[in-house]
Amino acid sequence: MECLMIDQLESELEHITMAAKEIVVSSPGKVILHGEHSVVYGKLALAVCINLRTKVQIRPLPAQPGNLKLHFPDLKSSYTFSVDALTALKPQESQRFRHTTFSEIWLAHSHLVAQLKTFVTSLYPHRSDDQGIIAFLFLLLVQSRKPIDPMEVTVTSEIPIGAGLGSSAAYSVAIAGALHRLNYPHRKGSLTRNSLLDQENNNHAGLKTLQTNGVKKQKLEARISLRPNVSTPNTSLVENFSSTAQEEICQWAFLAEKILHGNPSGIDNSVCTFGGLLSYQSSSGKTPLKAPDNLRILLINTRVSRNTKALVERVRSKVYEFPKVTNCILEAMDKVSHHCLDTLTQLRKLSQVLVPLRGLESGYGSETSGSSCNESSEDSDPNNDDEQEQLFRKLEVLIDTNQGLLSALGVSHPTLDRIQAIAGKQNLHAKLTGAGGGGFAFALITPSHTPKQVKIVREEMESNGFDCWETVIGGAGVQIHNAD
Ligand SMILES: Nc1ncnc2c1ncn2[C@@H]1O[C@H](COP(=O)(O)OP(=O)(O)O)[C@@H](O)[C@H]1O
Ligand SMILES: C[C@@](O)(CCOP(=O)(O)O)CC(=O)O
Repeated sequence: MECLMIDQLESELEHITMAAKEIVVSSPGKVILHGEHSVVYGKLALAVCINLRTKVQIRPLPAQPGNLKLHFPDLKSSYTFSVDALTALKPQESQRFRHTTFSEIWLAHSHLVAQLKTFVTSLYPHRSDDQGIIAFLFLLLVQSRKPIDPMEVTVTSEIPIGAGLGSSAAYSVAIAGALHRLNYPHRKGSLTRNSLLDQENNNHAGLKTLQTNGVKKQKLEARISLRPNVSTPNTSLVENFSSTAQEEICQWAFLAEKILHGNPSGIDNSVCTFGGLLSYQSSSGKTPLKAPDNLRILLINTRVSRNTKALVERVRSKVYEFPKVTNCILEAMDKVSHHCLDTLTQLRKLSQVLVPLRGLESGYGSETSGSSCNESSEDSDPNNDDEQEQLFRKLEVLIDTNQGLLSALGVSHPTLDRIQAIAGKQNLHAKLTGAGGGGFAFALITPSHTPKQVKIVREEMESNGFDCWETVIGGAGVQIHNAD
């Protein structure tokens, strides 16, 4: 009882002091290395976040006329709702939500989804297929511990939408994070100073305009920088949420993903919240992992748009119709993920023994160089190199195997087969990532691939109409940008 009163007082105090403060929260996209689809059936999956992010900005608006405005420039859509109309839909008992589980919250309030659809469609009859707005309003009404204030919300993203890089999870996590900040402005996390130059050096990335599904976006294009990784005055302060807050955001984002997808496994919102590399299984949740230093991938965009929900449904129908056949496929996918996990763990141990960054020092990316990434290190142990090469070979076999299994499940696409063939000509191995049916593939770059091979693959992908660039994997999950 006393606890509840303190909570209420704290909430009111926060409400007063948060006035006129802008909130900016971002979340990364992701690549599923192995386990897409099978993870929906309880199998192990591995995912890593990438350096493309979705940003949510919340700005307070004047109390009159009391509107909530939402802008989704990537979707070319905007909404305006009266705060009073939304408040009328807000569940009364929201004060007690913190004390129940998230599945209870979902059970108690899933009917609100239908109410919100009716509400939004009555004002915007041509937007009935936009689940993103419903997910936002659901979180706003259910997550919030206090009255809804007039505000303007803008969502922008570097992640191609509907292509398998987790734009929906990044959206869900970023809105859940921004609303969490709005609810608990005084719960401080840890501050980090992100040096822009450091980021650039770490990322080896530059910005390039990318056209996806008719929407112009910025993509990070691989390029090499041999500048030393030094701190510069060109810095930005970011705040990481506390681990308790991260857990809460992940769960709220899962509910948003339910609205967007119907039956998400939980891997996407987990990796977009916590960042880095993780393994995930619905029975045990996430396990953070350390990525080997030399894990590098090329991202390839088929530019074929597809719908995650429809693909998950397609697999479900197949599983229902041919349970014995599909169980074997799902089981094999589980084994692929386990093998990949073991191999990455061994590579991680080995990469700490091997000379760090020698791949970069060898001039990777200096496009004329035809030397192997291994050649620069004169003092390396040939036994370690052999072991490393064998481990990378295993990763390649697992990629080919899983691409075959995903194809057998019916979620590949002719463009994905072409991508696999183009990569294969230079001995690179590629598979689809995410729900498939088009979207993105990734190809593994190993230390034995020469810069020239990678360059040829990139050029051939581009000349076939596929966007292709090396991405940076790992890094931060959900973050607050206007920390002070
Ligand atoms: N930048 C954004 N702005 C608004 N909504 C977004 C944005 N990014 C993602 N979404 C939401 O996520 C949906 C895409 O989900 P999905 O088809 O699963 O693609 P993905 O594979 O990229 O996650 C969009 O239709 C939209 O509702
Ligand atoms: C197919 C699936 O395994 C991943 C979907 O990823 P994406 O929405 O295509 O980025 C579904 C899920 O895990 O919920």
